[in-house]
Amino acid sequence: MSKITAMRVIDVRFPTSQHLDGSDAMNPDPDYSAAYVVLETDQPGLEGHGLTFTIGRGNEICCAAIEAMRHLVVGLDMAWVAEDMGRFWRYITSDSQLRWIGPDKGAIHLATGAVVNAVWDLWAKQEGVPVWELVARMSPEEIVKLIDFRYITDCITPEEALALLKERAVGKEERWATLQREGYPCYTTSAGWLGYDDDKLRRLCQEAIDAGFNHIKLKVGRDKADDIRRLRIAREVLGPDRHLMIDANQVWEVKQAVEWVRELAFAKPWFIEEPTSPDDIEGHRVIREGVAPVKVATGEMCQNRIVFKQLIMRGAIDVVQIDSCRLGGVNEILAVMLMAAKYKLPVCPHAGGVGLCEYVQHLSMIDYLCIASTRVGRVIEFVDHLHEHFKDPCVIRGAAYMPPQAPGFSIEMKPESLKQYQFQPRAA
Ligand SMILES: C[C@H](O)[C@@H](O)[C@@H](O)[C@H](O)C(=O)O
Ligand SMILES: [Mg+2]
Repeated sequence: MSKITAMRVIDVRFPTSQHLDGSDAMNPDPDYSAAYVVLETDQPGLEGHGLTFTIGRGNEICCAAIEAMRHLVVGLDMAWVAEDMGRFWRYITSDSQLRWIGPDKGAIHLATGAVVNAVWDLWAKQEGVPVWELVARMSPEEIVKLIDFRYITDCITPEEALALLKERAVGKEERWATLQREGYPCYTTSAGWLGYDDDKLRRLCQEAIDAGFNHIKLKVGRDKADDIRRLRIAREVLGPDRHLMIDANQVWEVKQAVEWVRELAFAKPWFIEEPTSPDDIEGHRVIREGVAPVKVATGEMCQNRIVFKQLIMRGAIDVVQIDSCRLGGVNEILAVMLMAAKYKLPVCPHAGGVGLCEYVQHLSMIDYLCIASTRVGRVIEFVDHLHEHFKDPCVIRGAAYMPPQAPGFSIEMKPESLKQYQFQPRAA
C-alpha cells in the first residue's frame, strides 16, 4: 500500500456565466469552478484526485480550507485508511481547531468532500477498480465500517444498517449485470437554465427527447408569468407522460412556495426542488403538505447527514438529493443513503456543476447494488457541460449513465485543462 507524500491544490474556474449555462433564480451568473486537490504518493504514477464544486468567487476560500487540512493528509498510510475507513473519516473531521469553523458545514466541510473523495480515488486506483465497484465488492460488514454513525444512531444504528445491507445484498449479481447492460437512468437540466430564451428552451427540450430523455428539469422562481409560459412550452414539447421537474434554488418564503407551486401545478411537475432555505426542515414539511401531490426534493445544499436525518425523519421531503462534495465525501453519503433506504425515500443525486456527474454516477450505482437495491423512481441528474476536461468522462447512452470502467472516481481532470483554467487573481 502507498503513502501520501504531498498535496497540491489548484483553483480552477470555467467562464460558464458567459452563456448563462447553470443559471437559476438564485444564481444568475455561475462560473462553474472546482477547488481541486491532488494527493501524491510514494508510488510512481499513483495519485488521488478530488474536487469540491463552487460557482466562482469563494473558490479560493475552499482551496485555503483544503490547504488547512494538509497536516491531516500528508504522511497518511493508505493501509491505515483501508483498514478502517470510518476511523479515517472520524479522524479527518475531528481536528478540533478546524472543527470550530464547521462543524460538518461551510467551507471546511466542502474541503473535506474534496479531500475524502481524493482518498477514495487513490484507494480505488490502487486496487485497480472504479469506486462504485470497490464498494460494491465489499461485504455488508465492510460497508458498515466505512461510516461514522455519530449523531445519526437515533435514525439508524450500525446494527440496523448491517441488517439492511444483508437483506439488500440478495440479488446483487443480477443487478450488476443489469447495470452493465442498461446503466442507471438520468434526467437532464441542460434544457432548462433560467437564462435561456424560449426558443432555446424549446429546441433543447426537443433535443433531450430525441436523445431519449424521459425527465427534464426546469428552473423557476424569478418571475411567475415567465414560469407559466416556460412550463407551457416544456410540457407541450414533452407531451403528457414524460416527467417535468422544477427547481427554485431556495428563493421562496414558505407560504410563497406553496402558492407559487400551486400555480404551476397545471404543468404536472413531478417535484419542486429547493423551494426554500436548505436549513429549514419545518418549512419543507409545511411546503410538502401544501403542494402535494407535487413532491418536494432537496439536498444539494444540505450541509450534512444530521440535517438530512431531520428532513427524512420529519417527513419534510420526498426525494433525497445528495451532493457528492457538499457532504464530506463518499463515507457521509453512504450514511445518508442508508437513512433514505430505511425510510423508503428515493435518492436522486444532484449533478448540476463541474465534475458532479462524474462523481455521482458511482454513488447511485452503489445505492442500486448495495443499499436501495432498486432503480425504480430514481434518476441521476445530468448536465451536458465541461465533460471534455475529464480524463474519464461519464458516458451517457439512451438517457442512462453507463458504469465507469477506469480505476478511480472518474474525477481526474486533464493536465492541460487544469493549466488552462487555473484561476489567475487580478492584481489589486
Ligand atoms: C448554479 C447551479 O447551476 C445550480 O443551478 C444547479 O446546481 C442546480 O441547482 C441543479 O439542481 O442542478
Ligand atoms: Mg438544484
